[in-house]
Amino acid sequence: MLRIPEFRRMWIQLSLSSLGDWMGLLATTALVAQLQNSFSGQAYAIGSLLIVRLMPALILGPLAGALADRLDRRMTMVVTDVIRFGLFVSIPLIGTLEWLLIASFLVEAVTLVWAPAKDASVPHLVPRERLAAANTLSLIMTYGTAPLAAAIFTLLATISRTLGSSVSFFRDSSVDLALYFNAATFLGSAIVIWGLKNIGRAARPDTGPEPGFLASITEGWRFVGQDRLVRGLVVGILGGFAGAGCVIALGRLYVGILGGGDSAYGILFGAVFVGLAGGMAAGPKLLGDYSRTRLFGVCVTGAGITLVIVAIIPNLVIACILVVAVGAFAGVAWVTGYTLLQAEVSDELRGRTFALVQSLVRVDLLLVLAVAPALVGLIGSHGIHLWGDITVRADGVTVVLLGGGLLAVAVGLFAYRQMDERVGVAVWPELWSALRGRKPAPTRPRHSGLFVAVEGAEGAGRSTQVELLRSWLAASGREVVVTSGSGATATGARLRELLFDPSAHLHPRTEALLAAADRAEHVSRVIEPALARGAIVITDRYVDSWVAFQCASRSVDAAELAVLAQWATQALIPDLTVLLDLPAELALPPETGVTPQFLAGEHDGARAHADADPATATATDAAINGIGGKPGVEPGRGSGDRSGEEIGAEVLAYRRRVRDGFRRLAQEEPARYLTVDATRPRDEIHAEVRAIVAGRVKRRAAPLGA
Ligand SMILES: Nc1ncnc2c1ncn2[C@@H]1O[C@H](COP(=O)(O)OP(=O)(O)OP(=O)(O)O)[C@@H](O)[C@H]1O
Ligand SMILES: Cc1cn([C@H]2C[C@H](O)[C@@H](COP(=O)(O)O)O2)c(=O)[nH]c1=O
Repeated sequence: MLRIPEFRRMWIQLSLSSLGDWMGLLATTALVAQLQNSFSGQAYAIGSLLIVRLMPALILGPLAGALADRLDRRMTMVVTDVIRFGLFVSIPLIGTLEWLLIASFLVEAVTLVWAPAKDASVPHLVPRERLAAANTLSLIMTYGTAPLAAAIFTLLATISRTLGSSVSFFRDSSVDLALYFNAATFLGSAIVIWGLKNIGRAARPDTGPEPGFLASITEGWRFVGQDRLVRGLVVGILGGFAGAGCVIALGRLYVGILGGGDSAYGILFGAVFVGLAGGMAAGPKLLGDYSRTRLFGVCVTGAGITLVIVAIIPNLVIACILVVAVGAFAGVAWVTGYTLLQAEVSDELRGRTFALVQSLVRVDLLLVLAVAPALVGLIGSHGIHLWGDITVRADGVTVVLLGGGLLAVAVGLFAYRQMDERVGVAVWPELWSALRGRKPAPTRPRHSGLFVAVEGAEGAGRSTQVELLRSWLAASGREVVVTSGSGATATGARLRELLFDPSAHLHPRTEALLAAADRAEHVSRVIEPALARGAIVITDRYVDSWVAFQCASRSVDAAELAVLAQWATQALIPDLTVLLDLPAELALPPETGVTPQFLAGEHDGARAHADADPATATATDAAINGIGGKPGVEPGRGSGDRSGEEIGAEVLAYRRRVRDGFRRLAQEEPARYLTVDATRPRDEIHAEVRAIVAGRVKRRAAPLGA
């Protein structure tokens, strides 16, 4: 990463600024104590300083973000660094508590403008695919400079103590030296940034006049509230920080409950940071190309679950080990979330988004740090006696930590659901193969459309449900595209002709490849463009039919076909697959004129034919041998001199396998499927489908009017 000269400069600048920030925190806290004589006066002054440092984020955060998006980012960083240099120099020169508080407020306010300008600039300096690595390095320096700052501060204090007795300049000057050192880091940072020529003003698309300042603030808020990915990220980040805040606020009390003292507290605290650093440094590398949107939700949830265990575990050693895991999950989530914000938020909105996130995080932390100990006090210390010697802890610390963990689990799951772009792809197998270094299927670009597939055997009522759904959706004013799973494009139609030509005698692999080509055309020429326009796409059959039919003929392996299908469709999976499930005895081909309705009489919904006569199916299936062919080589074709009954039994068995195939696919991914009993009345089925589709439309795009 550091071989990219522009990023190297930025990284140096960031390291200097972070070092300066930590030094500033240490030095101002020490100075504020020096400026007061009494113990309580020192305590109040330190408290005021911390409040003063947090205040700007609460009041000015959104303004700062809008500024960062409107001004030249390089100049913003240079000017804010120079201002911070001046402010830090002025603190020891003026030397009063009042000025220290005012200057601290101003430094924080200026930092608020600097930070989103910096965060929004990184994507201009490194290629998108290396953003995660860049952020890992930056975050490691941001936190890694803390111990360095502490070491320098201690060194300066030692120098001033040693030389203070002989050289008057050094008397009581450790804080002053630290503040000057701090000021110098900002000046250095300004010089480094000055040399970065690739950063300018945020790029705004040519969509009319730029909104006013206030309008641009609300534009940022609206974006965070409305964009599913960013909303999920922000909620996840806040939940993660709430959990972390609980650990920080209650760590010492927790250790005490488990019989530990200050040194155990030190170990516990260190364990969080070891995990955090490890997670940030190794997590993204270890997980290779695993979906970042998924990784974020998985890690926030993982941190929450581990925190829940930490809350109830009665052993300090195990707790310390688990806390490393909490930190690691949090570290991966933090780098991932940060990178996603940089990569997925457009340049024009990035500064405001980062500023809003930073403000919200501070409010979140402030609330948790204030509320968590108060809650602990309110709950008090109890134990619930179960039986014998067994007593369960029910003290405030356990309850609040448990609550923090559960909250993190809830927001992690929420974030996962909001952000997941790979609905339908199982989580654990994909995570497992990423850990083994396998490349996942490509992640699809986000779209605001909705993709619905209707699957089922012949005569199951697919066309009927597709049409009912189409007319209902079209009435809401949305663009609806109805298509068919095979032969929907010009090339697809030719392929289908070949596929359905019994005289072609296709090898099963050839058949699979031709079917894959048909699906590739369909996805890239029809479905994807429609989804990109925001349309609702309804397809009568999709990949499931192909898999179910071809596997039922036992000509190919289902897992191999699934890999081919995923490649051909570039892993485009429907948001919803409606499976019209019809007993094999009733799944009869329309070519014969023997439809389920024929069997059922005129009555809608009277399809359930437990007593359906397999002999009818046998005759029907025998009848269709020779009527067009079907891929999958339906049994019976070329049956030689087998009896009609034998052929019928085979056909029925084949259709049962088709039905089982569909049902198996649905069972594997229950969240994506709506399996409907297709023997029910069509309007009842439609109402059920409509209710689910309405929910999906709401989650994906503008709500339906009807
Ligand atoms: N729920 C239902 N109850 C009774 N009859 C139905 C129901 N749904 C559809 N039908 C009727 O069943 C017949 C087949 O329905 P439809 O054409 O919708 O099925 P399909 O699955 O699209 O068939 P194909 O496999 O031939 O494309 C039609 O005559 C239709 O009117
Ligand atoms: C798509 C597809 C279909 N079949 C079978 C299923 C039916 O028996 C016929 C006609 O299908 P249609 O698409 O509903 O017209 O073909 C198949 O065996 N393999 C497939 O991929």
